[in-house]
Amino acid sequence: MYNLDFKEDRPLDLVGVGRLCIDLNADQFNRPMEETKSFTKYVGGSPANITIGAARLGLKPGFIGKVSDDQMGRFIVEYLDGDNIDTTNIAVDHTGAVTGLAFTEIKSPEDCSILMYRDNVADLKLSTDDVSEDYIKNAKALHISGTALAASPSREAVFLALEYARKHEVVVIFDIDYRPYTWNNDKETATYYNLAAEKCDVIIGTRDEFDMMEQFEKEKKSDEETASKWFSHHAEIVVIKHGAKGSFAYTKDGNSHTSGTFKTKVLKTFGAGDSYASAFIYGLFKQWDLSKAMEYGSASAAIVISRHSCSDAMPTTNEIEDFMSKAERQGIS
Ligand SMILES: Nc1ncnc2c1ncn2[C@@H]1O[C@H](COP(=O)(O)OP(=O)(O)O)[C@@H](O)[C@H]1O
Ligand SMILES: O=C(O)C[C@@H](O)[C@H](O)C(=O)COP(=O)(O)O
Repeated sequence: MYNLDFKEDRPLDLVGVGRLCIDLNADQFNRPMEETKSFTKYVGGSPANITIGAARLGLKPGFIGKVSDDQMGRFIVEYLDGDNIDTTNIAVDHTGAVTGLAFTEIKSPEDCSILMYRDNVADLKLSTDDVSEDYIKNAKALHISGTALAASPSREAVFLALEYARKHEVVVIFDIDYRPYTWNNDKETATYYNLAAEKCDVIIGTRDEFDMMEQFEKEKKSDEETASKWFSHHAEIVVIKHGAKGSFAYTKDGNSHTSGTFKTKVLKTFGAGDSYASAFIYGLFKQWDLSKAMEYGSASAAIVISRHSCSDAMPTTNEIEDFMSKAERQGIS
């Protein structure tokens, strides 16, 4: 098992920190974006998606972020309000910054990519002035997206949130969420990722994302070696996702767990990680065995990649359990 001490008397379950953006998903898919004529607008941003997913599963989330002072910013806040997410700590930028856009290209179910417009985005204008110690100490857990470390002042805001979380014994969940378009160079990226990951209780990422973080090591690490490295810091749980092959999770007590996937009609592959994370985190709050939490995450991911959006598509517990009762399981491969 694992040792995560969620303080049950706190009103907020999971507070997300980082990117609040817009996904513009191609309406005409199975073709290159050059041939796309229209897009559908959804709330996006990995931490936003995970927070929305947690709300859909019945957790009480909050968010620390910054939005643009325009229709897109208002659309995002209103959407989160509609999902009963506490938005009192979402600041509004007044410097003219804009909302990040993620244009998604669906060439085929297996060949999807994201074109991100991230110049002068409001989410990276989040500053230490926007991070409330009182807000964080009223949370059971903080969920941080690595991309929020990509530039100042957001970077410093994240490290302050981490300090407050450690001070008030808030469980910290770190989703590596590496997006190359946002960083200057690999060494800078790994430096900041390591400084943050060393303070976190749960670290979730793909194999490639851990390899990026561990690039200063003498040689590439196995999943077990990666887990051991992060247990030597603050981690209690390390989850390593391997796409359609499944996922592996390790706990500090030396146990490991694997999860296969569920057969699904894949429309697009992005959204898998965010939906997996939100349902997995839900399982942690329920104090489930890791294998069950991973299976829940895998089911949520299978549902979301069969749908057009990420945020809108985040399922409820009823949807996940109905899906699990009917879907074909695929072992770890
Ligand atoms: N093609 C697929 N079919 C079914 N499940 C999938 C598929 N791709 C990913 N998943 C599920 O989603 C999880 C996260 O996907 P992954 O691609 O590893 O993360 P990310 O989206 O962050 O890159 C996987 O561990 C798996 O459970
Ligand atoms: O995180 C972003 O800015 C883009 C997301 O909103 C988008 O839905 C996406 O890429 C989801 O990615 P994944 O769940 O990590 O596959």
